[in-house]
Amino acid sequence: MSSDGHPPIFRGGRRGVLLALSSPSGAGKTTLSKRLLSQNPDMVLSVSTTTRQPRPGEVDGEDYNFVTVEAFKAQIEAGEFFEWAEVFGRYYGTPKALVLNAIEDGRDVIFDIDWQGAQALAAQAAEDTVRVFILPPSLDLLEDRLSKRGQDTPQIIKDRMARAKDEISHWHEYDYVIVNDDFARALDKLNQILHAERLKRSRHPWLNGFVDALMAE
Ligand SMILES: Nc1ncnc2c1ncn2[C@@H]1O[C@H](COP(=O)(O)OP(=O)(O)OP(=O)(O)O)[C@@H](O)[C@H]1O
Ligand SMILES: Nc1nc2c(ncn2[C@@H]2O[C@H](COP(=O)(O)O)[C@@H](O)[C@H]2O)c(=O)[nH]1
Repeated sequence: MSSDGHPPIFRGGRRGVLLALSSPSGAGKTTLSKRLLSQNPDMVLSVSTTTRQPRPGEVDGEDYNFVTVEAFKAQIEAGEFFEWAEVFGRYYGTPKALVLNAIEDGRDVIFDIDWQGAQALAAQAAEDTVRVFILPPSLDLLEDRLSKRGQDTPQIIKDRMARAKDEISHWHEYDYVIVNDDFARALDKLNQILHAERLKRSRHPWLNGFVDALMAE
């Protein structure tokens, strides 16, 4: 630790942004995350581990680490998750190593996690975490998006719609809320949040020494 209490080295000279996106299923956080990542190549995705089945086109290790319930429980026992939760009857967890390395290296990370995961992240990495909640324009449009995505059975869509209001009820725990009506506008707002958060004074511990030197002139 340096004298100002911060770890001494951050990549790029600043603390990273841990950007947690939550929403009811189908509001668009995965699509927004992927586009934000493509526009910000220095940012990385926290690839979660899950016991749910892959959807068509999902790649193991890229979209999720797909594991059995036994393997997931073994990872819980081994303390390998930063946080984990049961969502829609399946297990989902954030691997610990990526989060700890990101904090150490000052790297920006995006998390696609539910309200439980966002709460855990904010509790354990309060200084670095920024929480963004994505709202659909209406529940009818939410269901329409889940149907048009064409990757879930009618029963799964029904179950997810039944949980939508429960997830939405946590909206006020978030730092920012974006209504994902027009996709380009929602993406622009997400970019603005990321760029403003990168500039926050608290993410630039080098300023302490810089200002000390200015004052000593
Ligand atoms: N602004 C938008 N207008 C219309 N369709 C959208 C918009 N944003 C996303 N979509 C579409 O809605 C569907 C659901 O989006 P996405 O998979 O990103 O949701 P999600 O919040 O990640 O859902 P889940 O939690 O189930 O993974 C996708 O087919 C996506 O292309
Ligand atoms: N608490 C966590 N929630 C997670 C994690 N990874 C994903 N999720 C959330 O689960 C639901 C369902 O996701 P889906 O891909 O099956 O549609 C969604 O709300 C995700 O945000 C995690 O590691 N921890």
